Amino acid sequence: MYILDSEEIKRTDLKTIQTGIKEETLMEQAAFSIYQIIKDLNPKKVIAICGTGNNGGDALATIRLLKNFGIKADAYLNGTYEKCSLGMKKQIEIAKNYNVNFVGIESIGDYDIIIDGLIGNGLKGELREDTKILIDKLNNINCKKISVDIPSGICSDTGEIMGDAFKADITITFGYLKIGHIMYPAIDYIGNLKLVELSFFKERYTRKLVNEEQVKNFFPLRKENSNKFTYGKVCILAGSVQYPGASVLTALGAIKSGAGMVQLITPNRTESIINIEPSVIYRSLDKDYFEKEDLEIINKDLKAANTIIIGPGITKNSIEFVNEIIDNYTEKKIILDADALYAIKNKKLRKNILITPHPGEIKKFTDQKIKTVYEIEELSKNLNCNILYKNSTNIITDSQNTYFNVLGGSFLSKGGTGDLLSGLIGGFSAQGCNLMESSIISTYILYKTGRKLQEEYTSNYMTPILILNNIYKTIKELI
Ligand SMILES: NC(=O)C1=CN([C@@H]2O[C@H](COP(=O)(O)OP(=O)(O)OC[C@H]3O[C@@H](n4cnc5c(N)ncnc54)[C@H](O)[C@@H]3O)[C@@H](O)[C@H]2O)[C@@H](O)CC1
Ligand SMILES: [K+]
Repeated sequence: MYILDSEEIKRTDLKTIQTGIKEETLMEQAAFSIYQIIKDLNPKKVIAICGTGNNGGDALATIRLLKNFGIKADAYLNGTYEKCSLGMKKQIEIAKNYNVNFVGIESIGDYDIIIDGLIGNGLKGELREDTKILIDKLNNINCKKISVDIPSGICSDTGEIMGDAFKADITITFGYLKIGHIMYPAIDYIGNLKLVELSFFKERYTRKLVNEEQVKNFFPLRKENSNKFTYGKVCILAGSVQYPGASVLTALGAIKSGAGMVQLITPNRTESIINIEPSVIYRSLDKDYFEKEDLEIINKDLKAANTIIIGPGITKNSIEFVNEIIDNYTEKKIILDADALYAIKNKKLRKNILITPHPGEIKKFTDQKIKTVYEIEELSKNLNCNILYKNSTNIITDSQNTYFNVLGGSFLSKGGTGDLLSGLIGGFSAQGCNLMESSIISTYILYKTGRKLQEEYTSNYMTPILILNNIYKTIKELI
Protein backbone atom coordinates (compact mmCIF):
# COMPACT_ATOMS: atom_id res chain seq x y z
CA MET A 1 0.00 0.00 0.00
CA TYR A 2 1.41 3.35 -1.06
CA ILE A 3 1.89 6.24 1.37
CA LEU A 4 1.67 9.69 -0.20
CA ASP A 5 2.62 13.19 0.85
CA SER A 6 0.48 16.28 0.31
CA GLU A 7 2.11 17.16 -3.03
CA GLU A 8 1.61 13.65 -4.38
CA ILE A 9 -2.06 13.75 -3.34
CA LYS A 10 -2.50 17.08 -5.11
CA ARG A 11 -0.81 15.67 -8.23
CA THR A 12 -3.05 12.60 -8.14
CA ASP A 13 -6.08 14.84 -7.84
CA LEU A 14 -4.96 16.94 -10.79
CA LYS A 15 -4.13 13.93 -12.98
CA THR A 16 -7.53 12.41 -12.24
CA ILE A 17 -9.24 15.67 -13.18
CA GLN A 18 -7.13 15.85 -16.37
CA THR A 19 -8.47 12.43 -17.40
CA GLY A 20 -11.94 13.99 -17.47
CA ILE A 21 -13.28 13.11 -13.99
CA LYS A 22 -14.61 16.26 -12.38
CA GLU A 23 -13.59 17.56 -8.94
CA GLU A 24 -17.21 17.48 -7.79
CA THR A 25 -17.46 13.81 -8.76
CA LEU A 26 -14.55 13.00 -6.46
CA MET A 27 -16.09 15.13 -3.72
CA GLU A 28 -19.44 13.36 -4.11
CA GLN A 29 -17.71 9.97 -3.89
CA ALA A 30 -15.84 11.08 -0.77
CA ALA A 31 -19.02 12.42 0.81
CA PHE A 32 -21.02 9.31 -0.02
CA SER A 33 -18.47 7.10 1.71
CA ILE A 34 -18.44 9.35 4.78
CA TYR A 35 -22.25 9.35 4.77
CA GLN A 36 -22.35 5.53 4.77
CA ILE A 37 -19.93 5.28 7.69
CA ILE A 38 -21.87 7.88 9.73
CA LYS A 39 -25.29 6.42 8.90
CA ASP A 40 -24.19 3.09 10.41
CA LEU A 41 -23.48 4.89 13.71
CA ASN A 42 -27.23 5.69 13.99
CA PRO A 43 -26.77 9.36 14.85
CA LYS A 44 -29.58 11.59 16.07
CA LYS A 45 -28.12 14.96 15.07
CA VAL A 46 -24.95 15.66 13.13
CA ILE A 47 -23.04 18.89 12.52
CA ALA A 48 -20.23 19.54 10.07
CA ILE A 49 -17.67 22.20 10.98
CA CYS A 50 -16.65 23.41 7.55
CA GLY A 51 -13.58 25.37 6.56
CA THR A 52 -13.51 27.36 3.35
CA GLY A 53 -11.55 24.76 1.34
CA ASN A 54 -12.50 21.46 -0.29
CA ASN A 55 -12.19 19.67 3.05
CA GLY A 56 -15.18 21.75 4.07
CA GLY A 57 -16.79 20.78 0.76
CA ASP A 58 -16.56 17.06 1.58
CA ALA A 59 -18.08 17.69 5.00
CA LEU A 60 -20.89 19.86 3.69
CA ALA A 61 -21.78 17.38 0.93
CA THR A 62 -21.97 14.69 3.65
CA ILE A 63 -24.41 16.82 5.66
CA ARG A 64 -26.56 17.27 2.58
CA LEU A 65 -26.62 13.49 2.02
CA LEU A 66 -27.46 12.77 5.68
CA LYS A 67 -30.30 15.28 5.57
CA ASN A 68 -31.56 13.92 2.25
CA PHE A 69 -31.71 10.42 3.76
CA GLY A 70 -33.66 11.59 6.82
CA ILE A 71 -31.00 12.25 9.45
CA LYS A 72 -30.96 15.63 11.24
CA ALA A 73 -27.84 17.39 10.02
CA ASP A 74 -26.63 21.02 10.04
CA ALA A 75 -23.47 22.88 9.08
CA TYR A 76 -21.28 25.61 10.53
CA LEU A 77 -19.16 27.59 8.06
CA ASN A 78 -15.94 28.92 9.58
CA GLY A 79 -15.42 31.84 7.21
CA THR A 80 -17.26 33.71 4.49
CA TYR A 81 -18.66 32.54 1.15
CA GLU A 82 -16.25 34.89 -0.65
CA LYS A 83 -13.24 33.16 0.87
CA CYS A 84 -14.40 29.67 -0.18
CA SER A 85 -12.69 27.53 -2.83
CA LEU A 86 -14.67 26.94 -6.02
CA GLY A 87 -15.47 23.40 -4.88
CA MET A 88 -16.76 24.65 -1.53
CA LYS A 89 -18.80 27.44 -3.15
CA LYS A 90 -20.50 24.86 -5.35
CA GLN A 91 -21.30 22.71 -2.30
CA ILE A 92 -22.82 25.72 -0.52
CA GLU A 93 -25.08 26.33 -3.56
CA ILE A 94 -26.17 22.69 -3.64
CA ALA A 95 -26.66 22.59 0.14
CA LYS A 96 -28.97 25.59 -0.09
CA ASN A 97 -31.06 23.77 -2.70
CA TYR A 98 -31.45 20.96 -0.18
CA ASN A 99 -32.34 23.44 2.59
CA VAL A 100 -29.31 22.61 4.70
CA ASN A 101 -29.36 24.77 7.83
CA PHE A 102 -26.20 26.82 8.56
CA VAL A 103 -26.02 27.40 12.31
CA GLY A 104 -24.02 29.88 14.41
CA ILE A 105 -21.05 29.00 16.60
CA GLU A 106 -23.25 29.08 19.74
CA SER A 107 -25.14 25.95 18.57
CA ILE A 108 -22.28 23.58 17.91
CA GLY A 109 -22.51 21.84 21.30
CA ASP A 110 -25.97 20.40 20.58
CA TYR A 111 -25.05 17.43 18.36
CA ASP A 112 -24.09 13.81 18.95
CA ILE A 113 -21.63 13.71 16.03
CA ILE A 114 -19.23 16.45 14.92
CA ILE A 115 -17.70 16.16 11.47
CA ASP A 116 -14.39 17.99 11.23
CA GLY A 117 -14.13 19.51 7.74
CA LEU A 118 -12.09 22.52 8.77
CA ILE A 119 -8.73 21.74 7.17
CA GLY A 120 -7.43 18.70 5.35
CA ASN A 121 -4.58 18.40 2.91
CA GLY A 122 -4.50 22.18 2.46
CA LEU A 123 -3.05 23.11 5.88
CA LYS A 124 -0.32 25.71 5.58
CA GLY A 125 2.06 26.23 8.51
CA GLU A 126 1.01 26.69 12.14
CA LEU A 127 -2.71 27.00 12.86
CA ARG A 128 -4.11 30.54 13.02
CA GLU A 129 -4.96 31.64 16.56
CA ASP A 130 -8.75 31.79 15.85
CA THR A 131 -8.68 28.24 14.42
CA LYS A 132 -6.81 26.99 17.48
CA ILE A 133 -9.53 28.45 19.71
CA LEU A 134 -12.23 26.77 17.60
CA ILE A 135 -10.47 23.39 17.65
CA ASP A 136 -9.99 23.63 21.41
CA LYS A 137 -13.72 24.34 21.79
CA LEU A 138 -14.59 21.32 19.59
CA ASN A 139 -12.23 19.05 21.51
CA ASN A 140 -14.01 19.96 24.74
CA ILE A 141 -17.44 18.95 23.45
CA ASN A 142 -18.43 15.47 24.56
CA CYS A 143 -19.69 13.65 21.48
CA LYS A 144 -18.44 11.38 18.69
CA LYS A 145 -15.87 13.11 16.46
CA ILE A 146 -15.16 12.29 12.83
CA SER A 147 -12.39 13.90 10.79
CA VAL A 148 -12.58 14.22 7.05
CA ASP A 149 -9.28 13.19 5.44
CA ILE A 150 -7.02 14.08 8.40
CA PRO A 151 -7.74 15.75 11.74
CA SER A 152 -7.52 19.53 11.31
CA GLY A 153 -4.19 20.81 12.59
CA ILE A 154 -2.13 17.77 11.60
CA CYS A 155 0.54 18.14 8.96
CA SER A 156 -0.10 15.54 6.21
CA ASP A 157 3.60 15.34 5.44
CA THR A 158 5.04 14.74 8.90
CA GLY A 159 2.28 13.90 11.41
CA GLU A 160 3.24 16.96 13.46
CA ILE A 161 0.60 18.87 15.43
CA MET A 162 0.70 22.40 14.08
CA GLY A 163 -0.27 24.24 17.25
CA ASP A 164 -3.28 22.10 18.12
CA ALA A 165 -5.33 19.39 16.41
CA PHE A 166 -8.86 18.05 16.36
CA LYS A 167 -9.03 14.82 18.35
CA ALA A 168 -10.99 12.34 16.24
CA ASP A 169 -12.59 9.01 17.08
CA ILE A 170 -12.69 8.13 13.40
CA THR A 171 -10.71 9.59 10.48
CA ILE A 172 -11.91 8.85 6.97
CA THR A 173 -9.39 9.35 4.18
CA PHE A 174 -9.47 8.85 0.45
CA GLY A 175 -7.58 6.71 -2.04
CA TYR A 176 -4.25 6.60 -0.22
CA LEU A 177 -2.89 6.98 3.30
CA LYS A 178 -0.68 9.98 3.89
CA ILE A 179 2.55 10.18 5.86
CA GLY A 180 0.68 12.17 8.53
CA HIS A 181 -1.67 9.24 9.14
CA ILE A 182 1.05 6.83 10.23
CA MET A 183 3.44 8.94 12.30
CA TYR A 184 3.41 10.05 15.93
CA PRO A 185 2.14 12.34 17.42
CA ALA A 186 -0.64 12.33 14.79
CA ILE A 187 -1.59 8.69 15.51
CA ASP A 188 -2.91 9.78 18.93
CA TYR A 189 -5.38 12.15 17.20
CA ILE A 190 -6.60 9.98 14.34
CA GLY A 191 -8.65 7.35 16.17
CA ASN A 192 -9.93 4.57 13.95
CA LEU A 193 -8.49 5.20 10.48
CA LYS A 194 -10.71 4.28 7.53
CA LEU A 195 -9.52 4.35 3.93
CA VAL A 196 -12.19 4.65 1.24
CA GLU A 197 -11.60 4.51 -2.50
CA LEU A 198 -12.22 7.31 -4.99
CA SER A 199 -11.89 7.16 -8.80
CA PHE A 200 -8.28 8.33 -8.51
CA PHE A 201 -5.89 7.79 -11.42
CA LYS A 202 -3.57 5.11 -9.99
CA GLU A 203 0.21 5.39 -10.29
CA ARG A 204 3.35 4.01 -8.68
CA TYR A 205 4.84 5.91 -5.75
CA THR A 206 8.09 5.51 -3.83
CA ARG A 207 6.77 5.11 -0.28
CA LYS A 208 4.95 2.03 0.98
CA LEU A 209 3.52 0.54 4.15
CA VAL A 210 5.04 -2.76 5.28
CA ASN A 211 2.34 -5.41 5.23
CA GLU A 212 2.07 -9.19 5.14
CA GLU A 213 1.72 -9.37 1.38
CA GLN A 214 5.00 -7.49 0.89
CA VAL A 215 6.85 -9.57 3.44
CA LYS A 216 5.62 -12.79 1.77
CA ASN A 217 7.09 -11.55 -1.52
CA PHE A 218 10.50 -10.98 0.03
CA PHE A 219 10.61 -13.99 2.37
CA PRO A 220 13.40 -16.47 1.43
CA LEU A 221 11.78 -19.87 1.02
CA ARG A 222 13.69 -23.06 1.87
CA LYS A 223 14.24 -26.01 -0.43
CA GLU A 224 14.20 -29.63 0.76
CA ASN A 225 17.25 -30.25 -1.41
CA SER A 226 19.61 -27.91 0.44
CA ASN A 227 22.41 -27.75 3.00
CA LYS A 228 23.78 -25.20 5.46
CA PHE A 229 25.73 -23.42 2.71
CA THR A 230 22.48 -22.75 0.85
CA TYR A 231 21.42 -20.35 3.61
CA GLY A 232 24.63 -18.39 4.04
CA LYS A 233 26.93 -17.47 6.88
CA VAL A 234 26.65 -14.45 9.10
CA CYS A 235 29.54 -13.30 11.26
CA ILE A 236 28.63 -11.23 14.32
CA LEU A 237 31.13 -8.92 15.99
CA ALA A 238 29.44 -7.90 19.20
CA GLY A 239 29.71 -7.57 22.96
CA SER A 240 32.32 -6.30 25.37
CA VAL A 241 33.22 -6.85 28.98
CA GLN A 242 30.66 -4.15 29.75
CA TYR A 243 27.76 -5.57 27.67
CA PRO A 244 28.07 -9.34 27.36
CA GLY A 245 24.33 -10.02 26.76
CA ALA A 246 23.94 -8.02 23.56
CA SER A 247 26.02 -10.49 21.56
CA VAL A 248 23.93 -13.46 22.75
CA LEU A 249 20.69 -11.83 21.60
CA THR A 250 22.16 -10.93 18.21
CA ALA A 251 23.43 -14.46 17.63
CA LEU A 252 20.09 -15.99 18.65
CA GLY A 253 18.22 -13.65 16.29
CA ALA A 254 20.47 -14.68 13.41
CA ILE A 255 20.19 -18.41 14.03
CA LYS A 256 16.39 -18.40 14.48
CA SER A 257 15.92 -16.44 11.24
CA GLY A 258 17.17 -19.47 9.34
CA ALA A 259 20.77 -18.54 8.49
CA GLY A 260 22.87 -21.59 7.54
CA MET A 261 25.75 -20.73 9.86
CA VAL A 262 26.10 -18.13 12.57
CA GLN A 263 29.48 -17.23 13.97
CA LEU A 264 29.69 -15.04 17.04
CA ILE A 265 32.99 -13.36 17.86
CA THR A 266 33.19 -11.43 21.11
CA PRO A 267 36.16 -9.65 22.68
CA ASN A 268 35.14 -10.85 26.15
CA ARG A 269 34.20 -14.37 27.22
CA THR A 270 30.57 -15.22 26.51
CA GLU A 271 30.76 -19.03 26.37
CA SER A 272 27.23 -19.18 27.76
CA ILE A 273 25.98 -18.84 24.16
CA ILE A 274 27.07 -22.46 23.63
CA ASN A 275 24.78 -23.64 26.43
CA ILE A 276 21.88 -21.59 25.12
CA GLU A 277 22.37 -22.46 21.43
CA PRO A 278 25.20 -24.91 20.65
CA SER A 279 24.81 -24.43 16.88
CA VAL A 280 26.41 -20.98 17.14
CA ILE A 281 30.10 -21.08 16.17
CA TYR A 282 31.67 -19.19 19.02
CA ARG A 283 35.03 -17.47 19.35
CA SER A 284 36.28 -15.22 22.14
CA LEU A 285 39.30 -12.92 21.77
CA ASP A 286 39.70 -12.94 25.54
CA LYS A 287 39.95 -9.19 26.07
CA ASP A 288 37.73 -6.29 27.09
CA TYR A 289 37.01 -4.58 23.73
CA PHE A 290 37.64 -5.08 20.00
CA GLU A 291 40.73 -3.30 18.69
CA LYS A 292 42.12 -2.62 15.22
CA GLU A 293 44.81 -5.28 15.50
CA ASP A 294 42.20 -8.02 16.13
CA LEU A 295 41.37 -7.95 12.44
CA GLU A 296 44.29 -10.19 11.50
CA ILE A 297 43.10 -12.91 13.86
CA ILE A 298 39.51 -12.93 12.60
CA ASN A 299 40.12 -12.13 8.92
CA LYS A 300 39.45 -15.75 7.81
CA ASP A 301 36.17 -15.86 9.73
CA LEU A 302 34.98 -12.63 8.14
CA LYS A 303 36.02 -13.72 4.64
CA ALA A 304 33.89 -16.87 4.99
CA ALA A 305 30.71 -14.89 5.74
CA ASN A 306 28.45 -13.09 3.29
CA THR A 307 27.03 -10.80 5.98
CA ILE A 308 28.77 -9.07 8.90
CA ILE A 309 26.89 -7.58 11.85
CA ILE A 310 28.91 -5.22 13.96
CA GLY A 311 27.98 -3.07 16.91
CA PRO A 312 25.68 -4.52 19.59
CA GLY A 313 27.38 -3.98 22.94
CA ILE A 314 30.83 -3.10 21.55
CA THR A 315 31.06 0.36 23.25
CA LYS A 316 32.77 3.48 21.97
CA ASN A 317 36.22 1.92 22.48
CA SER A 318 36.04 0.04 19.17
CA ILE A 319 35.55 2.87 16.67
CA GLU A 320 38.85 2.24 14.86
CA PHE A 321 38.08 -1.46 14.63
CA VAL A 322 34.70 -0.72 13.04
CA ASN A 323 36.35 1.62 10.53
CA GLU A 324 38.73 -1.14 9.49
CA ILE A 325 35.84 -3.53 8.94
CA ILE A 326 33.99 -0.99 6.78
CA ASP A 327 37.12 -0.23 4.71
CA ASN A 328 38.42 -3.77 4.27
CA TYR A 329 35.32 -5.87 3.58
CA THR A 330 33.74 -3.88 0.78
CA GLU A 331 32.22 -6.93 -0.92
CA LYS A 332 30.33 -8.05 2.23
CA LYS A 333 26.90 -6.89 3.33
CA ILE A 334 27.45 -5.07 6.61
CA ILE A 335 24.96 -4.12 9.32
CA LEU A 336 26.19 -1.31 11.56
CA ASP A 337 24.25 -1.10 14.80
CA ALA A 338 24.50 0.58 18.21
CA ASP A 339 28.00 1.89 19.05
CA ALA A 340 29.35 1.01 15.59
CA LEU A 341 27.44 4.11 14.48
CA TYR A 342 30.09 6.33 16.09
CA ALA A 343 32.47 5.20 13.35
CA ILE A 344 30.47 6.60 10.42
CA LYS A 345 30.71 10.29 11.27
CA ASN A 346 31.80 12.08 8.06
CA LYS A 347 32.17 8.75 6.23
CA LYS A 348 30.80 7.87 2.82
CA LEU A 349 29.38 4.38 3.00
CA ARG A 350 28.13 1.91 0.36
CA LYS A 351 24.91 0.47 -0.96
CA ASN A 352 25.67 -2.86 0.73
CA ILE A 353 25.72 -1.27 4.20
CA LEU A 354 22.73 -0.86 6.50
CA ILE A 355 22.71 1.40 9.55
CA THR A 356 20.02 0.88 12.20
CA PRO A 357 19.82 3.97 14.45
CA HIS A 358 17.00 4.82 16.84
CA PRO A 359 16.31 8.56 17.30
CA GLY A 360 18.79 8.84 20.20
CA GLU A 361 21.57 7.28 18.11
CA ILE A 362 21.41 9.73 15.21
CA LYS A 363 23.64 12.17 17.08
CA LYS A 364 26.37 9.52 17.24
CA PHE A 365 27.20 10.32 13.62
CA THR A 366 25.54 13.55 12.51
CA ASP A 367 24.78 16.98 13.92
CA GLN A 368 21.85 17.31 11.51
CA LYS A 369 18.38 17.47 13.03
CA ILE A 370 16.62 14.35 11.77
CA LYS A 371 12.91 13.87 12.32
CA THR A 372 10.94 13.62 9.12
CA VAL A 373 10.92 10.94 6.44
CA TYR A 374 12.38 13.50 4.01
CA GLU A 375 15.35 14.05 6.33
CA ILE A 376 15.91 10.30 6.71
CA GLU A 377 15.80 9.85 2.93
CA GLU A 378 18.25 12.72 2.52
CA LEU A 379 20.55 11.18 5.13
CA SER A 380 20.46 7.86 3.28
CA LYS A 381 21.39 9.65 0.07
CA ASN A 382 24.23 11.60 1.68
CA LEU A 383 25.69 8.59 3.47
CA ASN A 384 25.06 6.39 0.42
CA CYS A 385 23.67 3.53 2.50
CA ASN A 386 20.42 1.87 3.62
CA ILE A 387 18.82 3.12 6.82
CA LEU A 388 16.46 1.44 9.25
CA TYR A 389 15.29 4.28 11.49
CA LYS A 390 13.86 2.66 14.64
CA ASN A 391 11.30 5.19 15.80
CA SER A 392 7.70 4.41 16.91
CA THR A 393 6.96 4.23 13.19
CA ASN A 394 9.98 2.56 11.61
CA ILE A 395 11.33 4.06 8.40
CA ILE A 396 13.34 1.81 6.09
CA THR A 397 14.93 3.52 3.10
CA ASP A 398 17.64 3.32 0.45
CA SER A 399 16.79 6.94 -0.46
CA GLN A 400 14.93 5.81 -3.62
CA ASN A 401 12.31 3.60 -1.97
CA THR A 402 10.93 3.95 1.51
CA TYR A 403 8.90 1.61 3.69
CA PHE A 404 7.05 2.38 6.91
CA ASN A 405 6.45 -0.24 9.60
CA VAL A 406 3.71 0.79 12.04
CA LEU A 407 3.49 -2.50 13.95
CA GLY A 408 5.83 -1.48 16.77
CA GLY A 409 4.67 -0.63 20.26
CA SER A 410 5.71 -0.23 23.87
CA PHE A 411 6.54 -3.95 24.05
CA LEU A 412 9.71 -3.08 22.10
CA SER A 413 10.83 -0.43 24.56
CA LYS A 414 13.33 -2.63 26.37
CA GLY A 415 17.09 -3.04 26.15
CA GLY A 416 18.08 -5.90 23.87
CA THR A 417 15.28 -5.69 21.29
CA GLY A 418 17.58 -3.81 18.91
CA ASP A 419 20.31 -6.46 19.29
CA LEU A 420 17.81 -9.16 18.47
CA LEU A 421 16.59 -7.20 15.44
CA SER A 422 20.15 -6.82 14.10
CA GLY A 423 20.58 -10.57 14.39
CA LEU A 424 17.39 -11.26 12.46
CA ILE A 425 18.35 -8.79 9.71
CA GLY A 426 21.81 -10.35 9.40
CA GLY A 427 20.24 -13.80 9.28
CA PHE A 428 17.86 -12.95 6.43
CA SER A 429 20.67 -11.17 4.61
CA ALA A 430 22.80 -14.32 4.89
CA GLN A 431 19.94 -16.22 3.22
CA GLY A 432 20.15 -13.96 0.17
CA CYS A 433 17.77 -11.08 0.85
CA ASN A 434 19.13 -7.61 0.26
CA LEU A 435 19.45 -5.31 3.27
CA MET A 436 16.18 -3.47 2.61
CA GLU A 437 14.26 -6.74 2.26
CA SER A 438 15.98 -8.16 5.35
CA SER A 439 14.98 -5.07 7.38
CA ILE A 440 11.38 -5.25 6.17
CA ILE A 441 11.05 -8.97 6.94
CA SER A 442 12.78 -8.72 10.32
CA THR A 443 10.87 -5.72 11.67
CA TYR A 444 7.62 -7.29 10.49
CA ILE A 445 8.30 -10.66 12.15
CA LEU A 446 9.57 -9.17 15.40
CA TYR A 447 6.84 -6.54 15.81
CA LYS A 448 3.96 -8.73 14.64
CA THR A 449 5.02 -11.45 17.08
CA GLY A 450 5.40 -8.90 19.90
CA ARG A 451 2.02 -7.39 19.14
CA LYS A 452 0.30 -10.79 19.33
CA LEU A 453 2.09 -11.79 22.55
CA GLN A 454 1.35 -8.47 24.21
CA GLU A 455 -2.35 -9.34 24.36
CA GLU A 456 -1.58 -12.35 26.53
CA TYR A 457 1.53 -11.29 28.43
CA THR A 458 1.21 -7.46 28.63
CA SER A 459 3.81 -5.06 27.34
CA ASN A 460 5.47 -4.88 30.79
CA TYR A 461 6.28 -8.58 30.91
CA MET A 462 7.69 -8.87 27.41
CA THR A 463 11.38 -9.62 26.86
CA PRO A 464 13.36 -9.98 23.63
CA ILE A 465 13.77 -13.70 24.34
CA LEU A 466 10.02 -14.18 24.81
CA ILE A 467 9.40 -12.59 21.41
CA LEU A 468 12.23 -14.55 19.80
CA ASN A 469 10.88 -17.86 21.09
CA ASN A 470 7.57 -17.14 19.37
CA ILE A 471 8.64 -15.74 16.00
CA TYR A 472 8.05 -19.14 14.40
CA LYS A 473 4.30 -18.49 14.68
CA THR A 474 4.59 -15.39 12.49
CA ILE A 475 7.04 -17.11 10.11
CA LYS A 476 4.49 -19.93 9.65
CA GLU A 477 1.97 -17.39 8.36
CA LEU A 478 4.45 -16.24 5.71
CA ILE A 479 5.52 -19.54 4.15
N1 LIG B 1 -8.09 14.41 -4.66
C1 LIG B 1 -8.21 15.16 -3.68
O1 LIG B 1 -7.21 15.71 -3.27
C2 LIG B 1 -9.52 15.33 -3.06
C3 LIG B 1 -9.59 16.20 -2.02
N2 LIG B 1 -10.68 16.31 -1.31
C4 LIG B 1 -10.71 17.16 -0.13
O2 LIG B 1 -10.06 18.37 -0.34
C5 LIG B 1 -9.16 18.62 0.73
C6 LIG B 1 -8.11 19.55 0.25
O3 LIG B 1 -8.78 20.74 -0.06
P1 LIG B 1 -8.06 22.13 -0.21
O4 LIG B 1 -6.83 21.96 -0.99
O5 LIG B 1 -9.08 23.09 -0.68
O6 LIG B 1 -7.59 22.51 1.25
P2 LIG B 1 -8.27 22.28 2.69
O7 LIG B 1 -9.72 22.44 2.61
O8 LIG B 1 -7.72 21.05 3.26
O9 LIG B 1 -7.62 23.49 3.47
C7 LIG B 1 -7.92 24.82 3.14
C8 LIG B 1 -8.59 25.44 4.34
O10 LIG B 1 -7.70 25.42 5.44
C9 LIG B 1 -7.49 26.73 5.94
N3 LIG B 1 -6.12 26.80 6.43
C10 LIG B 1 -4.98 26.47 5.80
N4 LIG B 1 -3.93 26.67 6.59
C11 LIG B 1 -4.40 27.13 7.76
C12 LIG B 1 -3.80 27.54 8.97
N5 LIG B 1 -2.49 27.48 9.15
N6 LIG B 1 -4.59 27.95 9.99
C13 LIG B 1 -5.91 28.02 9.83
N7 LIG B 1 -6.55 27.66 8.71
C14 LIG B 1 -5.80 27.22 7.67
C15 LIG B 1 -7.79 27.63 4.77
O11 LIG B 1 -8.15 28.90 5.24
C16 LIG B 1 -8.96 26.89 4.13
O12 LIG B 1 -10.15 27.12 4.85
C17 LIG B 1 -8.72 17.24 1.14
O13 LIG B 1 -8.21 17.22 2.44
C18 LIG B 1 -10.00 16.46 1.01
O14 LIG B 1 -10.79 16.57 2.16
C19 LIG B 1 -11.91 15.58 -1.63
O15 LIG B 1 -12.82 16.48 -2.15
C20 LIG B 1 -11.72 14.44 -2.54
C21 LIG B 1 -10.68 14.59 -3.56
K1 LIG C 1 -10.21 17.68 8.64
